[in-house]
Amino acid sequence: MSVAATGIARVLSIAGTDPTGGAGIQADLKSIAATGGYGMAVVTALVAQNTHGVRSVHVPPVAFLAEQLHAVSDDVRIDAVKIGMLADVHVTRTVRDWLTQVNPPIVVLDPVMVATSGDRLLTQDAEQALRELLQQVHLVTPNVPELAILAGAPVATTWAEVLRQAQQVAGEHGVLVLAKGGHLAGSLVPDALVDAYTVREFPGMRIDTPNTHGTGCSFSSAVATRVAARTSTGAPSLADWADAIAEAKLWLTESITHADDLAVGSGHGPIHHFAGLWQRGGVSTRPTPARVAERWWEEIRDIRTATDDLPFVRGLGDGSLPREAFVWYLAQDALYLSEYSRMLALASRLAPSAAEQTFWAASAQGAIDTELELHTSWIADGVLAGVLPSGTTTAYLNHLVAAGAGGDYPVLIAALLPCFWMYQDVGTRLHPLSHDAHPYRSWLDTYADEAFAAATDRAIKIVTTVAAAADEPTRDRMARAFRASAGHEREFFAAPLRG
Ligand SMILES: Nc1ncnc2c1ncn2[C@@H]1O[C@H](COP(=O)(O)OP(=O)(O)O)[C@@H](O)[C@H]1O
Ligand SMILES: Cc1ncc(COP(=O)(O)OP(=O)(O)O)c(N)n1
Repeated sequence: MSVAATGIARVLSIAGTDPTGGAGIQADLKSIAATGGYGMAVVTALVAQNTHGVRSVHVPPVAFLAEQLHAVSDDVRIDAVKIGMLADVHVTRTVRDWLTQVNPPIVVLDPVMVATSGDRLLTQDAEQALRELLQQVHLVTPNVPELAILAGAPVATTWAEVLRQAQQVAGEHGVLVLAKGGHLAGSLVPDALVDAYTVREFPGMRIDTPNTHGTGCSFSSAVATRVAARTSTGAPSLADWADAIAEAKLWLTESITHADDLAVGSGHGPIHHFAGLWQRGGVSTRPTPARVAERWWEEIRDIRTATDDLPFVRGLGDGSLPREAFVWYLAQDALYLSEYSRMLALASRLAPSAAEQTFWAASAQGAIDTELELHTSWIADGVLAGVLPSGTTTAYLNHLVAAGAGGDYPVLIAALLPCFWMYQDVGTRLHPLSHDAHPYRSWLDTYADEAFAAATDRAIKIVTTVAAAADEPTRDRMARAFRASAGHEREFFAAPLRG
């Protein structure tokens, strides 16, 4: 499957390790993930290092390196390769042979030679092998000292000199060069995409921090990921490379800006690869609709238990409820339902899809038709005309009207849900107590009705699906509106016998 199909580039890092996670393959995987790719990793060398420097290097047999490389390429379509530490000439040649066989569409080489700490990560006799590897590479990303070695020139001290050396390397090896100015003195940290004829600059201001360990690894991985993401077929154009570098540099700058937020090590710490992502996306996982339903229902357990224990509910079940109390309740319910149906109609108006719009509209009609029919059969003509809403009824309706006032669909439907759910729940449990001679049989039959159960299921599904997809603050507001309505439901059942 192509990148175009998934939007996610499969990027392989071939590099050494950093057990503190700031540089090398660990930094590569974080950078690939942070910039939207799927990261894979083949280890060239195991490096005992921390934020102060390198202690020792262990290079596993190259036959095993080749096995790792082929294990990946035999199975996975690789959209881009990022190469970092190559350690020695044997590793460099093994990687070159694999590149020749597999011919990945995008190859970015960070020619890691000497860490900023001054420790060598490539033996000197491998420098020529690295130059030869450039034939298989599309973009090479040297820092100032590495560029000098590739160019066979003294280390540049000015940006103009850096650009000259980069153009020389690009011309000699037919490769694009991303020249980096991080090692130059001064407040500016320019980078440039250079080919034999052109230079595109990416200006930058130096961020005042000691925590820049692994910037080169991270930058090259991000560029490889972004260029693969924008190149679904064929080779990337120069413009694709330039756009990818601009995107990667924006991300890198943000990650360096927040490097000091981390407290990793006492030397030169890592950059904060996920600073922007965490800030904008948060770290919480979205719940499923079923989980939302489970949690909300559990969160009103106290209200449900208190409702079941109300004398009104017990009296409804065993038929001992005085008739006047029941009629008073029905009159209040009739007043409530006429306004509740308007709020259901408002939910229908605000609904984002035809399916939800239809559901709420049908529920609005159902609230008037079915419910009022039931009330008419219990309440004598004209009785309702003189009844005013009680304080409890008014409080519940005010809550619903407030929930819908701002046109906030998620909050409104969360507030509407307990009237379905709690009624259905109470009705289902009272229904078995119904019998032919039960004084409140028709009421009990209505709320244990299958059609009402189906409507309740659908309402739960709609509301919890909206909640699951919402951001955290919205989900919290929905949960609060739901619980508040549940509390009003309990009060509504309590009011007739409160006296
Ligand atoms: N202090 C800093 N502030 C802003 N950008 C930086 C800083 N240090 C490095 N960079 C950027 O990080 C990238 C890699 O930096 P550089 O130090 O040149 O390479 P390397 O990490 O390979 O030695 C470059 O884009 C450079 O501009
Ligand atoms: C295993 C490994 N690879 C590369 C480096 C050097 O990383 P780089 O991004 O060039 O960062 P600094 O040298 O600036 O830390 C490394 N240390 N380890």
